[in-house]
Amino acid sequence: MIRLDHIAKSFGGVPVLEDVSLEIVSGQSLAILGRSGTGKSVLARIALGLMAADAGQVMIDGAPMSAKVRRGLMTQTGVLFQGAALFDSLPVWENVAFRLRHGPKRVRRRAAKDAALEALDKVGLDARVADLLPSDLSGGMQKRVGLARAILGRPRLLIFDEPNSGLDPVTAGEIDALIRSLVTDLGAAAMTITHDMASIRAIADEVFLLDAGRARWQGPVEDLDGAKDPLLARFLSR
Ligand SMILES: Nc1ncnc2c1ncn2[C@@H]1O[C@H](COP(=O)(O)OP(=O)(O)OP(=O)(O)O)[C@@H](O)[C@H]1O
Repeated sequence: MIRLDHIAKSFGGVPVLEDVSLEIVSGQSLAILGRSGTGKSVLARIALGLMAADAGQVMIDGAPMSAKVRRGLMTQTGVLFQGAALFDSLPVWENVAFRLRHGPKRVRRRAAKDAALEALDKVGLDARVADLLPSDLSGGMQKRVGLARAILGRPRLLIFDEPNSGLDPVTAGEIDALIRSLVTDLGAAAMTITHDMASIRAIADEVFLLDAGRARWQGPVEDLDGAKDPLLARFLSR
């Protein structure tokens, strides 16, 4: 579904990504692991076409990224950023249906609300939550709302940037399990940025350890424990 070939990106002459190649096929869940500031979010933005790479290419369904490909990708992508990034002044259902109400193809209020209720149901929230404001909800419920917004319209690509930040371990585990089941249900390609090894084991099929602008270790999640890489070992021992 998405392939990154030899991506490089610098800021002010300082290289962040030097040579990154990866591929996520539909139905596959890839976790990007790496120390703070290694360029994981930059990589996600380049994958989405929100930031241009200095070198290398992003391919979507075999076609190189272009303005047209990016527009198509936007309608088929669900994103959950750090924090749930909800609009405080809008009720939950309008947050979930935001894309339908404000996108290029506007959907009527009733239909948008129905779509929001269906997405909320998929993330385990009942209709009573729909008319509340985000500030009325717990952190875990807010993440669920963010997930409902991400899966609305059955996207083919899902990007999660630290979906568990700020949650207690039990709630984080519930969100991980939910993410895994949503990705499987949608058959989407998923990229999750996280530092959390428990999360990686729950969510990922494949793991990509980014360090010094390159893949330091890359492989199936089952191979993590046998891996000899010292940096990976430090993540695993946390
Ligand atoms: N638009 C930008 N302009 C200048 N520098 C940037 C920009 N975006 C990112 N950077 C720099 O690129 C580096 C990588 O940032 P990025 O946010 O991708 O790291 P990260 O791995 O996601 O970190 P964290 O785990 O802390 O979220 C940082 O040094 C950051 O300051």
